[in-house]
Parts: sequence; C-alpha cells; structure tokens
Amino acid sequence: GPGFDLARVRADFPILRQEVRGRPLVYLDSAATGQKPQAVLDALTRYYTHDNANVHRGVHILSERATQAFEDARETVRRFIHAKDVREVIFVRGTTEAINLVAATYGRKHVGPGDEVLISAMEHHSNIVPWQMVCDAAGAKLRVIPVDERGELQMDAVDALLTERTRLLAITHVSNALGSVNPIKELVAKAHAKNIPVLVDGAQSVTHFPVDVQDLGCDFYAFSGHKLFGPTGIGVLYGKLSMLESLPPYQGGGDMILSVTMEKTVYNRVPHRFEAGTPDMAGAVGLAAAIRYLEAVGMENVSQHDQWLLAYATDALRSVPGLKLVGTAPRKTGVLSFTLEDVHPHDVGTILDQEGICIRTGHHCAQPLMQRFGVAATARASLALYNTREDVDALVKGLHKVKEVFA
Ligand SMILES: Cc1ncc(COP(=O)(O)O)c(CN[C@@H](CS)C(=O)O)c1O
Repeated sequence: GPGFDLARVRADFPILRQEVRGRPLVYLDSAATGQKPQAVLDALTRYYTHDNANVHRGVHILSERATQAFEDARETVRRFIHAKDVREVIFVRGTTEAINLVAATYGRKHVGPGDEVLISAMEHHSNIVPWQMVCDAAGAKLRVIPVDERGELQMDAVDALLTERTRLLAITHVSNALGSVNPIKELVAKAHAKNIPVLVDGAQSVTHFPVDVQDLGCDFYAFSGHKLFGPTGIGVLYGKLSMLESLPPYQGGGDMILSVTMEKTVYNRVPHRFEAGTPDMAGAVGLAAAIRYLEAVGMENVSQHDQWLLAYATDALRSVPGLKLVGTAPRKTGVLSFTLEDVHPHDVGTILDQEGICIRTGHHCAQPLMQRFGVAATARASLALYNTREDVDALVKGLHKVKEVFA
C-alpha cells in the first residue's frame, strides 16, 4: 500500500482536480516539476499578506518578522536534510544555480591546468556544462564514469578515474532519465580516501526518500524547491561548513558584505557570503511549508508509496506490447523512460496529451545519456506522492491508443 491516505493527500493538491481536453488531468511529469499542496499556497499568501518586508536590514516589525520567517526556513531545510549546522544551508534559485555556485567558487579556486573533474555519463546538463566551462577556462579535463546497459554506474571504473589530478567528483543521486540510484556513500568513501570532495545533485532524490547529508558524507548537496512541491525560483546548496568557509564569494552585492569602502570590502560570514542581494524570502517560506508538508506525510511513507506505485507501473508498462523500458537498473523512485516500437516519443506524448495525460518526451537534458543508449529521445513518465494506480491505468490505456493511431 502507499503508506498514507492517498485520497486525502491527493485532495491537498488543487491543480489535480481539473479536467484537461475534456478528461481528468493525469499528471505524470513530476520529475520536471512537482505540483503544490494547498499548505504551500497558503504559506505564500500569508507571507505576502502579513509578513513581507526586506530581510536583515530593516529595524521595523515587518522586517523582523520577514527575517525570522526566512531564517526559520533555513532551519527547516537543515532539519530536512539533517545538516549539522544551519549555516550549511545556502538559498539559491535551484539545482542549476547551486552547481554553478560551486563551479564558480570551488571550481575557479581549485581546478587548474591539467587537473580533472569527474562526473558520470548519467548526469543532467546542469551537472555537465558548468564543469565543462570550468575545465575549458582552466585547461583542465572532464572525465566521465561510464554507465552500463541497465543504466547503472560502472563502479569498477571509479577507482581508476579518481586520480591524483581529480579536484572534484560531481555525481547525481538519482538519474532523472533512468531512475537509477547511485551508491553515494560508497562513492564518497572512495573519493575522500583520495582527499577528493564530492558534490551530489539531489534534484530527483530529496523528493522521494529521506536524505541525510551527514550520513552520506558529501561535501555539497544541491536540490530545487519546485521539484519538492515548493515554489519555483528557490533551491538549496548544502555545503560542509569547513568547505564553505574556505570559498570566495559567488556574487557581489548587498548582504554578502560586512563593510565596503572603495578600497576594500570585508565579506560576510557563511551562509550570507553566498546570498548577495534581496533573497527570495517568499520562496524560502514556501519551500519550508512544502518540507513541513512532506514531514507530516513522512518521507519514509512517501518512499513506500513511490516503490508501491513504481512496481505497479513497471508491470503495467511491461504489459504493453512493443514498449521497451530504457534503463532497467533497480530504482526507488517512479521515473520510467521508454520507447514504443518505432513511434517517435513526441508522437507518443502528443497522443497522450490528447487523453489528458502529461508525460515528458525528449532528451530530458541528458543528451550524452540518450546517445549512450542509442536513442535521440524517450518518453518519460514520472510519479510523485499524489499519483494513483488509476493514473497508471490511464497511461496504459493511452499507450494502447497510441498503438492504434501509429502502429
Ligand atoms: C537530476 C537533475 N539535476 C538538475 C536539474 C535542474 O534542476 P533546475 O530546477 O531546472 O535547476 C534537474 C531538472 N530536471 C527536469 C528538468 S530538465 C526534468 O524534467 O528531469 C534534474 O532532474
């Protein structure tokens, strides 16, 4: 079973009540962005109708309330990922900015000519391109851990790829295209044995199972609020305090300073050193509301639901003649990429859309991975805590409709 009252949880997400194209909405694209529970919407309204002001600067009551709400949100994030110190939580726009922040600070400081940055073949473009930019600028080399036919990391290749020139291992926790889950603790142990720090892209993991950054031991962990059923425009970079303290600022401006003269600026302490300008107060408040919502449901229960529905969906998709799953590695989250005979994935998506079913088709910002599997694109259904078996049944019915139209 799903581990919680699925009907009640589903009722918490207003957007799901609508009909599209004359049919009930079947939203199977949560890996792209999650929908929002009423509690998040209420938190945003309450903030803007009651507490909004600019933070850290005003001496008035509203600024005190806004600052309190913003810093309380930081503590909520700390608790959610089990960081040791609240200063290890930096608010950014999302996973992409979190990774670019590390590339622009750690990367610029530590990656030099002849050095190497190690990533994997299953990375999202936002964990490939920033490192290419760092390596191009520094005359360093990007190295790639290969992925096998099932979509699993080739762990036996890792040791040789962690060389004395490797300055960082940047790796996804869960593949957004395949659903594969990487053994982060094991990878961190291998990298740390050679004093190589590790950045983990957590965009597709924090939404599905409990994440404990102290247990994982990684140096950085990045995720987006909008995939965590929170607002767009807010995300988190977790960094070990000692690591963050060692880094130069990312962007210059207000709040990231202690004092400025035309001759010299004294930078602020962590985390504010990395938060230049007016932050996304409402986004942080909305993200905290999303986290509190998930804590109330229970991430273990969310994980149980994901695995319950994933098993059902995997069997259901396998029952569709001509459907081929791309990536068959064991997984814990409901990400299912597939092809359907020789029907172009975009055509699959278009017919499903006419049935009110929302999936993603394309390369999923993982073109090197699609290349590795010899496909230009796939169709991807991704599940979240509000999805039901009926959603999966509608998907299967839609796929039979695709076969009628195209096969
Ligand atoms: C593993 C992984 N890493 C980074 C990102 C980027 O997240 P942003 O919030 O866009 O910054 C994503 C977002 N993947 C979406 C949009 S391409 C998907 O449909 O799969 C991701 O899945």
